[in-house]
Amino acid sequence: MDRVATVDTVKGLREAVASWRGAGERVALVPTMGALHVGHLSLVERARALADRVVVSIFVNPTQFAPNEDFSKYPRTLDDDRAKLAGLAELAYTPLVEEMYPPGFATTVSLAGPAAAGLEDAFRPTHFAGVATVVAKLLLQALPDVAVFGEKDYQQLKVIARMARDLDLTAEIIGAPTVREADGLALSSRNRYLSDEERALAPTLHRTLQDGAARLRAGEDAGAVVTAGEDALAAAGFAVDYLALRDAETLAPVSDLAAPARLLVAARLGATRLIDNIAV
Ligand SMILES: Nc1ncnc2c1ncn2[C@@H]1O[C@H](COP(=O)(O)OP(=O)(O)OP(=O)(O)O)[C@@H](O)[C@H]1O
Ligand SMILES: CC(C)(CO)[C@@H](O)C(=O)[O-]
Ligand code: BAL
Repeated sequence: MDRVATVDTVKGLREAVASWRGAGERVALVPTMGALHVGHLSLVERARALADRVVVSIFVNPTQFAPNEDFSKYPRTLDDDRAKLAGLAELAYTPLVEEMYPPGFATTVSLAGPAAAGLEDAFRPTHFAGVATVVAKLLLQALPDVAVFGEKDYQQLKVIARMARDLDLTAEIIGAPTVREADGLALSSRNRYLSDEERALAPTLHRTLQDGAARLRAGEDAGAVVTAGEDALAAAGFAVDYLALRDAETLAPVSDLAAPARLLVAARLGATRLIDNIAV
């Protein structure tokens, strides 16, 4: 089976990108942690439409996982991933941890402001510093014209867009829509952790968001909608971390639809934590 060409050093990545740039070509980067699914491939397709050359990074970034999280059991399927990318991307960038974080590494991007406050940050307080640091490094290593991220990780997308503006990173940050299973469950590498019983319950997450968005659009009070959604999720067997209405751009808390808003959720089914969101 064909495999996408792969480099695992900053030097190799820079050489490939420099040769494309020298030929006047536009370059797109799609950062991932691997275990690629159709959601990731939709980002690659979007990147393909925006650039001549597409680089997909595959790196399970240790600094965005807390010690109690699933870093060691996170799926690693590099050979499969390289096969999936054959013919879709020009290059996979697969650095080892020592390439990204050599001995003595001591710099972290720290975040302030509404995009990084609350929601995921309340439950994973070290997460976005790890994400922002590794994404800043990837953007500086590859120097792409555009970088594509999924709306499934909506807060992550907004944190990265803010960081890129604040640090004058030159890549344009593009968000792409969430790809779902037929029953509405957002594709995620972590769905494979679900038991059959949990998998059958999981689409309730998206249905609750759809129902909440419909009620909000119908003029129902945001507090009542959130409480009803939390109750519906708890009744279906979820432990809810948050269900919250936020400004779609800044992610500041809102209680009405005066400006475009986003309803975001994180909830656990057994040991698996799922996130999702919907435009309101
Ligand atoms: N269902 C999806 N539709 C569109 N983009 C997605 C989807 N799932 C993930 N992405 C995007 O793919 C990129 C890489 O994400 P990542 O490798 O973490 O995959 P994941 O499936 O979200 O895994 P997990 O959340 O379990 O870590 C991110 O920009 C993420 O938002
Ligand atoms: C953006 C990212 C690749 C950074 O490690 C990761 O958080 C992800 O897969 O969403
Ligand atoms: N998809 C975001 C990466 C993470 O959960 O660590």
